[in-house]
Order: sequence, then C-alpha cells, then structure tokens
Amino acid sequence: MSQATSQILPDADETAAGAGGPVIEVSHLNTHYGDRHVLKDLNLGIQPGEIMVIMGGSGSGKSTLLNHLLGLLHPTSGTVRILGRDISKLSQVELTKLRCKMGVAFQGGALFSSMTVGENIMLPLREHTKLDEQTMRIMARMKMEVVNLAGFEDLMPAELSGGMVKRAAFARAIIMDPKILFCDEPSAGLDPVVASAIDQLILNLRDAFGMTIVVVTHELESAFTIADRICVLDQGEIRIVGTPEEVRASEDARVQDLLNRRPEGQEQDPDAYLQRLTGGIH
Ligand SMILES: Nc1ncnc2c1ncn2[C@@H]1O[C@H](COP(=O)(O)OP(=O)(O)OP(=O)(O)O)[C@@H](O)[C@H]1O
Repeated sequence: MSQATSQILPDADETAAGAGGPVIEVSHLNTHYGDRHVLKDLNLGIQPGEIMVIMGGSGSGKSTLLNHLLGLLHPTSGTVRILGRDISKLSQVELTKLRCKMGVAFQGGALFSSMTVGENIMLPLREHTKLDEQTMRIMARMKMEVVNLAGFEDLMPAELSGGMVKRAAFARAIIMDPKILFCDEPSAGLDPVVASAIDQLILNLRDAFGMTIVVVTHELESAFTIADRICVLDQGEIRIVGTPEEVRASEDARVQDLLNRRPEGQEQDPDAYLQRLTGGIH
C-alpha cells in the first residue's frame, strides 16, 4: 500500500465514529480573545457528505470558528471533534495526521508565487508522502483535470485569472483526497459568472468524491446555491442552523437583517432613516 493511500484510509477509531455519526461535532464551544467572549456556547454537528455554509456579518466569528475546526485554536471551554477525535487532546503528530484528511482552499489561493501551478498543487504530496516525482505529477494532473485546469501546470500563479487561482487552490486542497474540505470565501472577489462556476465546482466535488464540505462565505447567492444547511453566526452566537428554506423562512430579525444586508445597528424605521440622512430637515 502506498503511503498516500495509507494516510487516506480511516483509523479504527474514526471508522467507529464515522458509522452514522457527525464528521464534525462542536459542543459548547467558547472562545475568548483576552477578556472578549468571541464564540459563545456554539453547538454544531456536520454530517458526512453535507455542504455546510457558515454565514455571518463581519466580526461575527466565522474565521475564529473555522480556525477551531482546523485545530489552529484551543477553545476556552467545550470540544471540537473531527472524525471522532477531540482535537484539543491530540498530540502534534496526531494532529498533523488528522490534517492530512482535511483540505483547505484559502481565500486568496495562498499559492507560492515562485513555483509553477503544478508544483503548488503537488506541495502537500511532497510534504506528507514519499511518492516518486512521476506519481506526484500524475496525481496533480488528475486533480487539475477535476477542477477544469488541465494543461496549466507549467504557468506561474501570476499568469492565472482570479477564477483560475481559486481552481488551483481547490486542486491543492483535494490532492490528498481529504474527507473534509474547508473553503474560505471561495467566491469572494470574482465576477458573478466565475463565482457561479466555483459554486458548481464545489457541488461537483461533493457529488464526485462524497466529501464533507464546510464553506465560510459572505456571499448570499452562493450560500443559498450550494448549502445543504446554513449556520448563521451573529456576534459569536449561532442564530439558526437549517436548510436554505428554513433560513429564508426564519422569523429571527437578526437573520432577516443579514439576508437583507442590513448592517448591525442600522435603523429599520424609514422615518428614522430619513431623519438621520437629512439631519432632521424633511
Ligand atoms: N487575534 C485576535 N485578537 C483579538 N480579537 C480578535 C482576534 N481575531 C478576531 N478577533 C475579534 O473576534 C471577533 C470575531 O472575529 P472573526 O475574525 O472570527 O470574525 P469574522 O466573522 O470572520 O469576520 P470577517 O468576516 O470580517 O472576517 C471580532 O470582533 C474580531 O475583532
């Protein structure tokens, strides 16, 4: 068995945890930055093969939650279980092994500008496996095919369009065949046609590989297109977790504010709004 394959197969405890249980389980998660209570008693289960979109206004805690799911932060209290493992109890070696089962497509692509696109995509294989050069190249080409970037392996990142950078980031994120794919603002900064192609790519990845996918996004249209369920964060609390239909039908005023893009604290009363604009002269 190749080393890459052995890293992809589940451990015995993960197999037991995976039998119908959630892939990600957040229980009573609290986080502080100094005195500031940033995540407040979050509870969230993400099921195998599900696309969960985490949505919320600026400063609501999305990145902090994502960092917890990636094992980059330690909670003040509560637990985060990934594939059945409580990540705050893992050694560095165990955490690295678990991270091989998690792919991350970063917001700006996070490609190394001095390497070709193909080298960037191969990087996790180089770091975590002992595969020979030719096998790594073949695997990178296969993943580039999957993301519709075939033939661009010898270009430098600076030669790619915004949409192609995102595709390359996806190819690198899935190179180790992860069980969970995390996507940070995948369609940010893209024009609507390219953004919609990225949405389609995320749906295709789930359908083709059965991955569990967690997407953090500000983009409402994208969220409602791709999500099986949406988790709405607001000031560090979960306002609702539900299907797009359930979120749309929510009677929670804060959820509706987010859906209608009303920033926090803005008056909803048209008279008060006009008065504020005109300084009371109307
Ligand atoms: N390292 C830090 N130290 C102190 N406070 C922080 C730190 N990182 C984030 N915060 C604060 O924690 C809160 C949540 O921040 P976070 O970045 O998780 O929100 P977000 O929803 O991802 O925001 P955005 O969409 O603007 O990126 C914010 O009030 C932010 O100012």
